Amino acid sequence: MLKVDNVTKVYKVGTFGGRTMTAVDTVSFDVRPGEVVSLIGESGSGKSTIGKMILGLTPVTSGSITVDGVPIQPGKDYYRTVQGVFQDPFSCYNPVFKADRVFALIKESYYPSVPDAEWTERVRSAIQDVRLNPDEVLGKFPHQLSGGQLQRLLIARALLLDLKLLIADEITSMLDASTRIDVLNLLAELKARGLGVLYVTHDLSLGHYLAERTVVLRRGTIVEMGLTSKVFDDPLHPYTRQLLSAVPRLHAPWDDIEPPATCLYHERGGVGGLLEADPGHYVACAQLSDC
Ligand SMILES: Nc1ncnc2c1ncn2[C@@H]1O[C@H](COP(=O)(O)OP(=O)(O)OP(=O)(O)O)[C@@H](O)[C@H]1O
Repeated sequence: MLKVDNVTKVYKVGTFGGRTMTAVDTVSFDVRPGEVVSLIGESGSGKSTIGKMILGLTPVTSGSITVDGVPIQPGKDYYRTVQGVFQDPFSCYNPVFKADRVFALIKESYYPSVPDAEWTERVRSAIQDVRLNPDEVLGKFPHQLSGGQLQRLLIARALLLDLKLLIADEITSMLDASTRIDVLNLLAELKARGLGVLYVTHDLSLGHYLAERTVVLRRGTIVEMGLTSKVFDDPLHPYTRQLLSAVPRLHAPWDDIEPPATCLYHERGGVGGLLEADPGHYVACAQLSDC
């Protein structure tokens, strides 16, 4: 369904955009229907940039992104099937609109011909699907709702569209532990309905809990990807190993990875910079500084 093919993103930075910065470098992966793929990597590795490109919020510099074989075309038809939910739910709402107005806007934009009574029923059902009581949330402004309630309303909003793909970018990082599990379980239900989810996170345990496949990003490039069980149980790249064993190390800087003297994968080649080490388990050259 979603195919990210050799995608690169170069930002213009510096005064008057005189310099460039490659945030994402020839990245390829896909997300299939009914599958959660988690995109993990440290801060600044390019995860959100990938999410934004898929959502059409920032243009791709080179490469292509397609959904069901069609190049993305940001617009009403695209956003009917592809939506994003972000870290800070408060920023996704207009503070002067009550929740019911938010849902009315979806009807105006996407389903103007649906009768009002039917729409009301659909909205109430979507809100109940995310385990909220419509009578308790619909008449409220965003500041009268909790972060967890707002996050669930965003998911309910997505459920009202004919959604195929959800980009969930750090959606649980502002939630407490029990609400976090609720939201994760909601995502699991979405996937059971056939939705594809790209779950962007730097919380490895959450990615492990939810995702069939994991993509590990480092400085804009994929260093390892494959079945979550393979990546977590048999990490091949030193960076993945470092991520998985990350515990607070006050004395050692994060970038202190010892490249191995010889690279197991480099000499053996590989497609797109990644070698298929096991079926469906890809790894980049481990000689980090040289490749
Ligand atoms: N609009 C922009 N203009 C210039 N540089 C940007 C822009 N957006 C992001 N960057 C840079 O691109 C790199 C990747 O940023 P991105 O937000 O995609 O990383 P991330 O992995 O999502 O990080 P985090 O986990 O902290 O959200 C960073 O170095 C960031 O400073």
